[in-house]
Amino acid sequence: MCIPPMQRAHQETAVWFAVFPFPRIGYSPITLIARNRHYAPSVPITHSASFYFFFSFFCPHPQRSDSPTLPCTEFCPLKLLHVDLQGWGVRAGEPILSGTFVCEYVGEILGEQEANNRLTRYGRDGCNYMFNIGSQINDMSRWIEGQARYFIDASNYKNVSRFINHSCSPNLVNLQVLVDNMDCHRAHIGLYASQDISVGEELTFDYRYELLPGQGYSCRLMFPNMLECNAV
Ligand SMILES: C[S@@+](CC[C@H](N)C(=O)[O-])C[C@H]1O[C@@H](n2cnc3c(N)ncnc32)[C@H](O)[C@@H]1O
Repeated sequence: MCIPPMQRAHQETAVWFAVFPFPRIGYSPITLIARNRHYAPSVPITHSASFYFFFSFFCPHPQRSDSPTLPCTEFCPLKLLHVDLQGWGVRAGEPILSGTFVCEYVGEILGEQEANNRLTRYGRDGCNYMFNIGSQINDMSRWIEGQARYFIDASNYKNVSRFINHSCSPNLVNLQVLVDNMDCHRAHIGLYASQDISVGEELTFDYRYELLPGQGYSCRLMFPNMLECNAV
């Protein structure tokens, strides 16, 4: 069973996601559209301005009264910034309390084969936006043995979550949240604050749970072959 079993409180509850320009910096306005239940800008982000991302997420309610309730927030202001060596990164636009829902990792859901094909195409050592659910077993210790893996590829989605960098001492933790049904293969990935986060602090989560020795991400260092991700 995925943790914790959740369902959307009200199917009709619209997800509201808007972007406001950071004052004093030139920007191209971004409008956001719903695409496959995911929310993405209708135009690529091609500029280097900073933005505040304000968004809300449907608040998942426990399916049973004995299920744990995940905390959830109405608006979580985030700021997209260019971080030295790591390309884009996300900072807190205001203090975020431990346990607060921050954002969902949104993208296309892929099986292992398609994910591998794409990773080969993107270049495994370069910048990519692939979230490997099966590799998150340390956090999601209830991952079922033998359960088919799936991946979330955020390459074609401009949701702010894909700009969150990796750290070995992260301030976010990712949880599987079941929303529309009880199929673990359709779990949403919610990123939650694992500690109190101050304004301006960079948000990070740990990408590297299931790595072979010698593979994976450095904690804060540039990868040898890292290509800066273009936010397009
Ligand atoms: C999900 S994206 C994160 C946003 C990315 N920085 C960008 O500019 O779009 C993942 C990619 O960011 C880079 N990255 C993330 N965390 C990093 C770190 N701690 N050190 C170096 N590069 C990192 C890597 O290129 C990685 O493939």
